[in-house]
Amino acid sequence: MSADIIDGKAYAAGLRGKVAAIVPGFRAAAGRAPGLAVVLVGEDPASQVYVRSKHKATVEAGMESFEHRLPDTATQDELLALVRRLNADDTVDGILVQLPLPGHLDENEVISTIDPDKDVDGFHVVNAGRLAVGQHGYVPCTPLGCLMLLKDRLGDLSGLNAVVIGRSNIVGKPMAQLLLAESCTVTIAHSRTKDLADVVRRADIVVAAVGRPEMVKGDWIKPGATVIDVGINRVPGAEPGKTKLVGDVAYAEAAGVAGAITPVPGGVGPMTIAVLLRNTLVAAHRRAGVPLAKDAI
Ligand SMILES: Nc1nc(=O)c2c([nH]1)NC[C@@H]1CN(c3ccc(C(=O)N[C@@H](CCC(=O)O)C(=O)O)cc3)C=[N+]21
Repeated sequence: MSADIIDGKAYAAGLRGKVAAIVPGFRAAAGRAPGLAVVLVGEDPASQVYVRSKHKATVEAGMESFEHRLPDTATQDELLALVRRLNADDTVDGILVQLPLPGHLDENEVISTIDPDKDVDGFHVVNAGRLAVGQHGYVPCTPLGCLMLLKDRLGDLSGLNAVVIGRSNIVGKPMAQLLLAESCTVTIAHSRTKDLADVVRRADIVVAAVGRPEMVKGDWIKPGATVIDVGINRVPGAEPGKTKLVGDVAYAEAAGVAGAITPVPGGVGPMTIAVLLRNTLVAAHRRAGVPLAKDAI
């Protein structure tokens, strides 16, 4: 093992601390706390865990957390009515509808109904468009968290070869946009990419976001490269009946070659929630007309 371990958990704790330090000034200026509304439809156990940790982190940062739970029998109209109510509620700065939704609900229509200026997930097409053309908006939390870790590690990214594996709207595409905006030479690879190993071997930066356990092998990694592993895959553990989390990168192999690598867990995952708080804080300032210094957060 030669790679430095990028401690996303520690970086995320620092970011949450920065958010918490800015909240009192906002409260004083606006006369209220920043507010995040989280909507959970159904009883999916993994989603319940995520929603609980978002709630805890929001409250710990001094912000208001509004939780809305709908049964998995909820109709599209009921969900849209709730989103519209949250759009109209001035105490709500950010709205997050936990995905995936139960199969009978139309995610696209739900996301399109969220006010883009409250879309702290950055999933609305207006925010995807703003990112693509370089306007201020909201950037999806996971890729923005990855970019923060990369800039913290490498400083200026300009001219570096970056390969993003995965083309989802939530991670791959916005990650590529962010790296392009940092003047990287960006390749988006995916399940149909030919000679993926050779493509990855040219990369100074590898962001793996495909959702396949340990798919990226150690001998694909250019020596000294920075590897960001977005994958969170639950696989059978050493003991029968137990499970463990692994990323999309074969960690032990890659850590022998890379310059730096994020672990799973404790890498990108904790950044997602910290950036959600950061986006909510930014939304609160913009909506209330309270200035926030550009480099404050
Ligand atoms: N509208 C919406 N926005 C989201 O941002 C969103 C979502 N829906 N649906 C589900 C995914 C997943 N997600 C994670 C958040 C934190 C960790 C996290 O903190 N992971 C820890 C612990 C993992 C564990 O122990 O289970 C880690 O990687 O170290 C992971 C995954 C946000 N998501």
